[in-house]
Amino acid sequence: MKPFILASQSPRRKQLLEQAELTFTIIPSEVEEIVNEQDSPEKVVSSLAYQKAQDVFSRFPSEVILAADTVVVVDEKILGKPQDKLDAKKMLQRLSGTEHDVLTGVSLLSAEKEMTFVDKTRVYFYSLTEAEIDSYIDSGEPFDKAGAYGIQGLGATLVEKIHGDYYTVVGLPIAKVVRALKQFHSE
Ligand SMILES: Cc1cn([C@H]2C[C@H](O)[C@@H](COP(=O)(O)OP(=O)(O)OP(=O)(O)O)O2)c(=O)[nH]c1=O
Repeated sequence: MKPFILASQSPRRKQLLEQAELTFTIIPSEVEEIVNEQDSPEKVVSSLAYQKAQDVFSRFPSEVILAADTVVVVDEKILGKPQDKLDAKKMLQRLSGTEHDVLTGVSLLSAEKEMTFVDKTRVYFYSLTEAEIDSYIDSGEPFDKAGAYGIQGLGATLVEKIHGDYYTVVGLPIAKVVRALKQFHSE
């Protein structure tokens, strides 16, 4: 498959694309992520993925660019990355004992065409005690992750079950991405 640019600094996205044996280089986007509070969560993640792709595309207009964005949605409220310990605690308290959606938007962009889609996975959390939340925050894991947890790390111990693609929670629905790339290159 034709090489592309991954417009992301996320080590998880890099690792998943390597696992799929794809050829790519990494040039992270530098956009300040602009969110319109009135938009639906689907619109927000697709627009953020598109903004990131567009930013790198403007610097490399002859390349194919892949970008993504992940958010957690609970009771229609979007949770991004926590700002600090208190913010992480509020997010984890909100997720404790209930279910939420993780949405990942993916954007593919080239001079010829563009393709953007959103994938959604439902995640069910166990009820967490305050001590569990505090010790999870002390692990440092929540801070670069939407919703203040990482299902692929220690955060695995907080999750009772999921419905949907595990990789969408980690930040890139890899099977759908591979299929989208094939379609993108064939049309
Ligand atoms: C819910 C959840 C999120 N995450 C991560 C995926 C994303 O990397 C991150 C959400 O932030 P994003 O803004 O989607 O991505 P990023 O800032 O890491 O990278 P870039 O903008 O350069 O592409 O949260 C996990 O790793 N595990 C999880 O279980």
